[in-house]
Amino acid sequence: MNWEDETTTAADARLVTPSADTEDSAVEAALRPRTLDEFVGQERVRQQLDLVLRAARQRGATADHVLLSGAPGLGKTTLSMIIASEMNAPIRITSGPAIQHAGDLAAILSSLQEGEVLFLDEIHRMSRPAEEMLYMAMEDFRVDVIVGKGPGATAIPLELPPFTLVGATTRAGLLPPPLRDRFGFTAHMEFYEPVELERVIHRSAQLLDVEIDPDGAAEIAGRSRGTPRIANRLLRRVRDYAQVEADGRVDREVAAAALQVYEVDTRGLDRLDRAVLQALLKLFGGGPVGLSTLAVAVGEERETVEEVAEPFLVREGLLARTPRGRVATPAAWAHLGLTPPQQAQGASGQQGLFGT
Ligand SMILES: Nc1ncnc2c1ncn2[C@@H]1O[C@H](COP(=O)(O)OP(=O)(O)OP(=O)(O)O)[C@@H](O)[C@H]1O
Repeated sequence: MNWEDETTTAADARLVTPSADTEDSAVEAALRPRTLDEFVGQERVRQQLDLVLRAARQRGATADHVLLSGAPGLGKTTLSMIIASEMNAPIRITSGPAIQHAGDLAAILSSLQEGEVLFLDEIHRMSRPAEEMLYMAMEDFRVDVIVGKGPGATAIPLELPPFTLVGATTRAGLLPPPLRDRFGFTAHMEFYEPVELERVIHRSAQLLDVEIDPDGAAEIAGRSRGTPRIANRLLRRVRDYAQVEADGRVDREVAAAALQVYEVDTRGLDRLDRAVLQALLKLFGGGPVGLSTLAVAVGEERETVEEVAEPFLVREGLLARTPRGRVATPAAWAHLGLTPPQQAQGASGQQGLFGT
């Protein structure tokens, strides 16, 4: 764990944040699917990966390098572990930010065993020199270790055993093309459908020894923002409620009551998301309104509104970012049970009314 992991921000403290918190890290190991068959959803990725791995096994070769891209909590770490276990290979886990110098990477690479899987999370955040060292390691299984400094420095080539790099990134577009091109297989992971999350929830409930009926699982799945990590986290909170306030069993009523206590609504919006929408609708008639003005209205930092609340609101089609500012969609009015005011429908008279 690095320092970055230990820093808890207001955004991380949310129940619906897709990044892992300390409790997640402790519980997730127990909930991770161990084989491709157990891995729920992502049908195409699973099918393609299955072919890649089976072919490599048949040839008795090390699997090609794999790039996994997708939002946090969709199962990239889980898939990397599955790749290792399907290849019957050990796995080493590190991350881009942990590799500050090329030497850090050289130390890891030179200690890999033949066939080992190296999982490099947040690969887009690696330093430039390390990235360049990785090009050669991926392609030729070789690194040049620089000994000495200045004009007397010499590069000593070091042979590496064949290994499989599994890179994970939330931003595939940020990877330099030479790095992207060196992956034999790239998988883009999508958000999960509610029915898939229901399967994740049933599976986790069984492992956690929680009794849950299909309606209870559906209620949690609908509020999980398409993300297994959030589904598992909400399940744990619902379990607490069921244990303390009910008879331990989770049905639709118990799940809904529990998630109301935690302020996660039927679409998975939490207090911050709703505060942003409410300000946009009630104070600014649905917009357009500038981001800074909106942030002041909800008493949050501009960055918090932009990076924490907005992406999900935009994805859900509740808010649009326009050159003139933030605008609520008809779905936002409907979700909060409000009627758009007359003048909001004529729009043009309101242009530029609220600052940027
Ligand atoms: N397809 C899936 N089926 C069942 N459980 C899943 C699936 N994908 C993810 N999970 C569960 O969700 C949790 C988070 O998954 P994981 O740590 O692999 O996500 P990630 O994409 O690596 O996230 P990050 O980018 O934050 O590292 C794990 O506990 C795992 O059990």
